[in-house]
Amino acid sequence: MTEAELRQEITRLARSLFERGYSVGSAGNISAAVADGYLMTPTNSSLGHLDPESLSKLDFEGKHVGGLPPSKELPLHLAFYATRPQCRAVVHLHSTYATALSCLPMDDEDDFLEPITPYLIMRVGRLKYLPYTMPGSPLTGEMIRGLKGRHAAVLLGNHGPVVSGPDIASAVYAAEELEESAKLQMLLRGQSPRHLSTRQIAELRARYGEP
Ligand SMILES: O=C(CO)COP(=O)(O)O
Ligand SMILES: [Zn+2]
Repeated sequence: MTEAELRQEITRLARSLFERGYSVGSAGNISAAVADGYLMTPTNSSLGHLDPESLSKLDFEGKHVGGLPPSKELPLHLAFYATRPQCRAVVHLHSTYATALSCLPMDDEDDFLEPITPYLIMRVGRLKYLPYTMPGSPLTGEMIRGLKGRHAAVLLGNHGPVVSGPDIASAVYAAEELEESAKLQMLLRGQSPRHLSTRQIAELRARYGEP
């Protein structure tokens, strides 16, 4: 995909997320790798109304080299690129159910969502909970660097999910899958849902790998 095509693709997918209620107002941000750096949604922009030409452009060090000023969550996005060589896109949302879960106590900080459906295992993997930091805090990026690339997706406490992927469409689909899984988990709260077994999970990871 050329950079011009990727600009169109980011704009199209962001609008689709916005129109389906995955982000409201100017919440959330998206980035994707290009040949000479990264494209990113500008700070305070609505995912529903991006202009492909004015997306922020950063070099590999994160220096702003074109377009509008980048999202304040740039350090968090750079942390995924730095620690996961396969990462080519990052999506951060305040999607309702995942954000609701991010405000609740958890059983397992390293694997936050209950393993109830195969696509959660296949597309999202083990969701890591990270304690609350202020939006835009460099601490968030430092915490993600500390994970050393072990998680494709994290849930920022009292804030929302961040998902990385090998391309922009995969990252967006994984963010949607995460939100759907969070919704199911909320619907099933207190009902002791049947979990996939250790063997079923191992079989999925052997067949599809870990995100
Ligand atoms: O979701 C957000 C902060 O966490 C939105 O911030 P930006 O508008 O700077 O991208
Ligand atoms: Zn946010």
